[in-house]
Amino acid sequence: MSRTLVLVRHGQSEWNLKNLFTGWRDPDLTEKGHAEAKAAGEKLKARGLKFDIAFTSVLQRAQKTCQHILDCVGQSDLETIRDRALNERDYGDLSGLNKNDARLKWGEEQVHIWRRSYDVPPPNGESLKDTGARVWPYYLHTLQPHVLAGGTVLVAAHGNSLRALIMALDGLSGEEVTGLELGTGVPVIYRLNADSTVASKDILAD
Ligand SMILES: O=C(O)[C@@H](CO)OP(=O)(O)O
Repeated sequence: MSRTLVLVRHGQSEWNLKNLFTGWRDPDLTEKGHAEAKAAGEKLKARGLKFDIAFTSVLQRAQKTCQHILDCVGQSDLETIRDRALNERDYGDLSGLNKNDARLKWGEEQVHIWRRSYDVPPPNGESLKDTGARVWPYYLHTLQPHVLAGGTVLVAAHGNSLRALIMALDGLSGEEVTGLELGTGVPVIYRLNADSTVASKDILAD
């Protein structure tokens, strides 16, 4: 029984590089981002991982990361489900703005609250709590059954959609999740117990 869940934040995107709020906008990966995604795939291959199914968002930076990983592990044609439930949090009116310009306009503290607080949404966007309200039910009803059936499941998604998922898996409080940061292209491997609790967590950082 594998009961393995692998979470990977996409590689660096063009807008990560330009330091822009991205949210539901759809920039491509940079060269570095492609390399990070391939490196994630190589790390998973080195662990001998083979997947039963993959899940990603409807945004190309996550989809391309997912495909790089599947190519690396020799499963290019694996069934892959794309769903907006796994999209990055919607950054609302901040989408497309430079993060440093936003700090100059609204102040360091306000921008940090919008980026990392649990329940304060950016203007016309989603808080992490709002994001979790779509990610967690999707996990419970669609992803988790594959894991509990003994499968090995790949999820290639986004910084904040994965923060929301990890918050629930790790049982973090709204306070604790403010300090949770995910690196681009860093795989996080969870193994679950039969009762769906977390048996182990392994972060494949460099
Ligand atoms: O812009 C975004 O969509 C996210 C992820 O890149 O940014 P942040 O880390 O500020 O939440």
